Amino acid sequence: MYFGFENVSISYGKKKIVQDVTIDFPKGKTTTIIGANGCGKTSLLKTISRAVHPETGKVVFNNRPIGHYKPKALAKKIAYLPQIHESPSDISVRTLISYGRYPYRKFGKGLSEQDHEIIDKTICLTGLDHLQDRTLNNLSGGERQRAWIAMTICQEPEILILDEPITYLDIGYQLEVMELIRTLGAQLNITIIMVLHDINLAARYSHHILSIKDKQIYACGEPRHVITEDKLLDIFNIHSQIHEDHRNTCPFIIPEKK
Ligand SMILES: Nc1ncnc2c1ncn2[C@@H]1O[C@H](COP(=O)(O)OP(=O)(O)OP(=O)(O)O)[C@@H](O)[C@H]1O
Repeated sequence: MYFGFENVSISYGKKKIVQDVTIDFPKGKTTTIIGANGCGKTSLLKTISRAVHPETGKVVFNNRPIGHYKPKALAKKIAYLPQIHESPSDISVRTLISYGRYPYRKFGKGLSEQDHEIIDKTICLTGLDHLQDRTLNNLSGGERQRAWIAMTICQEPEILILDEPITYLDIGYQLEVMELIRTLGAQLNITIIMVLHDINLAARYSHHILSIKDKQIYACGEPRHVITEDKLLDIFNIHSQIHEDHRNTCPFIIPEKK
């Protein structure tokens, strides 16, 4: 297995959240996890950052359980941006991005010349040149999210985990952040796994969609395989029309009623 879950079950106390989830995420592709509120999407992602420990099963990277890797070695491979991320808001964009170099820093040493080069490259790649000296609290939500994503890119990960990266953003910034994620994924050949609530953006920006229902994987595959009237009825209990977005060659939905 390249990267994924092997028979992962998660419980909080006696409450079972997911049971026996197995998936090998396709390398170099973007997979979006969808499902109703509370179905366990964030809990699954948290097993990757080890904030949640599976009751049974394991998260696997390159055929080894992630628990077998040293934290810094793993952080060079997998970057994780949680849903809620707080930092001292008086730091600059550049400083935030430099935190991505943490796994590469030697004990007691500052940033190396190579670290600075990678920070510069990341700033350029994520279009943050003009904002790099601004403090985070002076940025709009969309600009701030761009800075956080840049921090994860500065980690030079093979795998990027994003939990609801566009929540609280207006439609313009949602598109901007989704475009950034797509460009970074393609240019850097990163395997991206994210959670989104917007089905249309998920269909448009993902190679694969994974849906969770009743504690298990309900459907997984290309967007047009998962985004169907029957499946959306099962997953979200909604009736919907499905149309073809010819320009973006993906399905799009018009929700009708619950
Ligand atoms: N630390 C915790 N202790 C107990 N229960 C928890 C804990 N974290 C999450 N839960 C519960 O587990 C269930 C799954 O939560 P989770 O956040 O993984 O769902 P989700 O699919 O990401 O939801 P949403 O779409 O609303 O963000 C919910 O019922 C939630 O209340």
